[in-house]
Amino acid sequence: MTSHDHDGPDIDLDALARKYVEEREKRLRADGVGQYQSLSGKFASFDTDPNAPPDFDRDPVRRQADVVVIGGGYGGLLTAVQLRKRGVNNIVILEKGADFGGTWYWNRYPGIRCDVESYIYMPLLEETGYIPSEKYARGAEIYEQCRLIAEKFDLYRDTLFQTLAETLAWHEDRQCWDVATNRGDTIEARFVVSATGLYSSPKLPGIPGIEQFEGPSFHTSRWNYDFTGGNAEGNLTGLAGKKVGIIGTGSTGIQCVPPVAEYAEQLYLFQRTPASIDVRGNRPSDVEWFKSLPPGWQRERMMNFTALTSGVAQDEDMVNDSMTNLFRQPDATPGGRFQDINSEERNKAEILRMETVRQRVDSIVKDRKTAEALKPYFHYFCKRPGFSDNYLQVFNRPNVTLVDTAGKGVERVTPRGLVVDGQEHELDCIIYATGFDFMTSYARESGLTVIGREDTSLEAHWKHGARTLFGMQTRGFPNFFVLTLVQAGVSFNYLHTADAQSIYLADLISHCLENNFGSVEPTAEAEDEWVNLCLERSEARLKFLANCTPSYLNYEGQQSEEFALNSPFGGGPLPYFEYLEEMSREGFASRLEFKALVES
Ligand SMILES: NC(=O)C1=CN([C@@H]2O[C@H](COP(=O)(O)OP(=O)(O)OC[C@H]3O[C@@H](n4cnc5c(N)ncnc54)[C@H](OP(=O)(O)O)[C@@H]3O)[C@@H](O)[C@H]2O)C=CC1
Repeated sequence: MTSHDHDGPDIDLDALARKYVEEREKRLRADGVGQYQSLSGKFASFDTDPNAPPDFDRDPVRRQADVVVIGGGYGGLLTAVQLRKRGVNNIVILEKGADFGGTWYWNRYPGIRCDVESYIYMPLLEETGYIPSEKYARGAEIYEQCRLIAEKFDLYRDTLFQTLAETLAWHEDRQCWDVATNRGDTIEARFVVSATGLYSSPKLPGIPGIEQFEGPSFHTSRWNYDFTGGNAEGNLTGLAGKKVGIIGTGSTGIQCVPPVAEYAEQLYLFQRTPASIDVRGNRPSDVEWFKSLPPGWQRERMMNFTALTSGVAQDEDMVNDSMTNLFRQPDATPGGRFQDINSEERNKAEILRMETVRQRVDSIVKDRKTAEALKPYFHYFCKRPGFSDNYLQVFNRPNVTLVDTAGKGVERVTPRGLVVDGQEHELDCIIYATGFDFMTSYARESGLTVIGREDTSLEAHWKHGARTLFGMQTRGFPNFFVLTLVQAGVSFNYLHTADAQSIYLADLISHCLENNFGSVEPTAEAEDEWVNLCLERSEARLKFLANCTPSYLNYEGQQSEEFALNSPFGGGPLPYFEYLEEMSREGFASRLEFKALVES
């Protein structure tokens, strides 16, 4: 069978399907998600915050709050803003970093940008009047916008920085959570919102010898500018005369490789799986156009992007970029059939797109062997697609060497460098662009111990996978909300999901406060119903991912009940948003169990 009957290149689809399987099998490992190690124990030094005053100290705080929000990234910020808008002002925000920003606080590596359009990614643009400078904003700009939101909504006064929430314990008699932190704080909170982020737990590869390397080495989310010199804009003068190794070619790797290549004497990029690198097409914002947008434009644009990228045909493609392009191909959305992740149309559209991606490698990279090694052989959406107009070009530089590990990964770290296929590559510095734990274990990723109504820990309650209502609430843990993508409707634009979730939970919390409810939690029936719906609706996605190359999106190729339960809501983001809106509209009259406030 060939793709001859379609526009585009003539492809032997059977041969390609065999190649996809072959490449996938090379990468399957028995240890799956267990192959990685966290930045703790003997790797704790990797977790040092390069941006925080190391000698920070303060007296422990003891106080009462209506709401404790854990995390000062966009999820926490949006939650606090929505609560403020509803007049809920007695809030405490706990944040590990020394400022707001979350992901954008921690990730300051050179070249960092958001891969989602800034006009739909950066929230509250209409309220703050902020105009992003480019279609795809730099990390530093997004970080500054987080700080701007915090200032505008007066959140700094309520925030304890460089503070880690450690344990939460529910007290049914007092209808409150006791929140304890690593700085000895005790906060009695009626409600707790955990917004600890999607990428808050960096991981190192499971290769022996990491601690033996004698030169500097760091994870991209803790970039060591003392060593490299410069900043996220580049100017990495400290790398002059240095041999640098980067491990990882995900979204982070492809962004930090070009600036490192520009300044290092020699860059060795250690690749396990090539990324798909599509056209970026960044450009400065058209300020006149931006100022002409009518009220309500941002949510309309977010909705247009989310609908289109979840397979719901739209009359107009407002964002109009490489991501949305795939979904608006004429034969991709007939009658909305593209919604089915396993449909033939979608399969073909993805194959054709990947072929274009491979052809792009050939058109840019001059050395044939390197070009071959840089070609991805998996379905376009098996991994988060990458976009760059300067990554592939670095392989034409004489000071850049691609060390292709043919799917096996780096073997070993020695005191002097990295070993692949028995050969040692001597290095002055190793940079780990090896990603983050993602939707595996809430307890590990958040670092929190949460003890609910029956003295049960959330870790035990979710031992075999999450059990929630709308991914946000769980029975036995009253007045506790989680913002993640687990069992939630996911948009490629995470901020759209976070926006909908923060509105839901702020509506619900203010509903409880106004009506003197002491606690709220899902009914057992509602939780079961949601979990079953999640399992049922995730079947198509799991079937698709089962044939994908291993990555954090498919539990590194492992199949388990836990993976199914820790997946996003397979019904898609639009029905999910509708569920949440319906709950607010109907005054939270179903699915939840309220208890009256007890007099203290
Ligand atoms: N919005 C944005 O612009 C950005 C978003 N992000 C988000 O963060 C997510 C994570 O991205 P990222 O930080 O790149 O992490 P990823 O998990 O996507 O990539 C990790 C990389 O490390 C490689 N790796 C792991 N172990 C080894 C090993 N033993 N030897 C060699 N290579 C190894 C992986 O190879 P393999 O592929 O074989 O597993 C992969 O290339 C993204 O998917 C995205 O959602 C990140 C950056 C920018």
